Amino acid sequence: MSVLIKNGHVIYGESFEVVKADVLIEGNRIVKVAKEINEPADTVIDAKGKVVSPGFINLHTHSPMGLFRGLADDLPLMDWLQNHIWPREAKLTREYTKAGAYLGALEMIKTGTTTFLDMYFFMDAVAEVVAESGLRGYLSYGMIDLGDPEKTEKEIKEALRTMEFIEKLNSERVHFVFGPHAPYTCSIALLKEVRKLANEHGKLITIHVSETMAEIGQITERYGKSPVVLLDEVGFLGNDVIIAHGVWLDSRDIQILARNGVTVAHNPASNMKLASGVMPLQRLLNAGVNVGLGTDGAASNNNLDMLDEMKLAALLHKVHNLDPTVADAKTVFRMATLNGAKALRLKAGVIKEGYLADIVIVDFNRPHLRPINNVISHLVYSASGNDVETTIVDGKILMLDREVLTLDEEKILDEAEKTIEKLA
Ligand SMILES: CSC[C@H]1O[C@@H](n2cnc3c(O)ncnc32)[C@H](O)[C@@H]1O
Ligand SMILES: [Zn+2]
Repeated sequence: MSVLIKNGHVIYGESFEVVKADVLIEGNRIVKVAKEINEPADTVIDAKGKVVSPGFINLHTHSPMGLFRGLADDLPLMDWLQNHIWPREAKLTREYTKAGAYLGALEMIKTGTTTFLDMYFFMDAVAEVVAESGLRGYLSYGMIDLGDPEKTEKEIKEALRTMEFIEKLNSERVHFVFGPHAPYTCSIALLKEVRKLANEHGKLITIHVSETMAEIGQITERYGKSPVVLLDEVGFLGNDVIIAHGVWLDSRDIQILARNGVTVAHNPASNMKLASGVMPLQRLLNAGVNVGLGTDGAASNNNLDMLDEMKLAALLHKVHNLDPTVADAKTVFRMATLNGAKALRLKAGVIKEGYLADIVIVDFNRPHLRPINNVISHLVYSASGNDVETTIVDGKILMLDREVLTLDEEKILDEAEKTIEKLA
């Protein structure tokens, strides 16, 4: 199958230079970007007045959590988790989680996310949704053992079962990732086993680290060191590790992350909403740490819109540093695209010949996006996910002119309502 996108403002290459060009997709790859392409294609899309952008890579989320959107707002993390979210999650079944995953997938397609890194329960069900939706998903079963050796064994077993399930799907778009939840919910034994298994199976690892001051207090009290020092000392860190949050990092932690080639997934909306703190973006980037962007779950955000997230990231770091030059639009755009791809070892996040055809078309024929003085600026500061018109993943059109082609939108919205009624 081939797709030809004509007449768009194309954000081209690693430098994100904007050029008026056509883009030809064959199979799952971008094969040509040129001023004018007149080759025949199965589908031709006219992108006049529109922007052709790399799809967004959500580097940290819990896709089914949209079910809990708005049910527990305005709380700090530990209270939110322990008293509101975990009791609800204890009632989740595979069926309910799948309904949440459909809702998350639909929201992501409609707001221009093409790839996401997920951590949740019933990830075999989430994997089925990803396969059906056409999205690219990196899926981790979230392991929590709370220091109980019996639970450690059970959690590892479930992770391996999920891995086997995902491998049997045999999809280039659906990947398994190891996901120990956090240093405060996982034993050292579990973390060491995860490291060993990730090496054995060649899988990535994702984990929440240094999100709140309360976590730093807990880990320092338990182990006498920071979460990052702890993870380093047990041999957990490596360039296959993506830590979510990394809000409370001192200079030593940052050096350790840089030395180990760890990626940090920044979640500004969640960090602001739960009042967790401000991630030291400038210091991480200056140290050479790869920083991507995530939304976290929709119960702490409260959406999965990566365009919103870019704006929040840019504004947060400007006001925090009292310096408007910090987190400029291109830096934030790179975090939401190329940096995420690098972390996932994916040839994506860029529109260029040979790259995966994960592309979104954003309709700039709207007053808040005119005149087209600066495409990247408009995407970061003026646009929202609702402006995304077409979403293409792996060369396949998942949404065309805002109509989602792979999922039944009405049914998903209906099922989400029914599921939360059953859960109440
Ligand atoms: C064990 S599956 C994932 C687990 O993580 C919970 N969660 C959602 N958001 C956060 C966050 O910001 N910090 C820590 N944990 C979070 C989610 O509710 C699941 O229980
Ligand atoms: Zn999270």
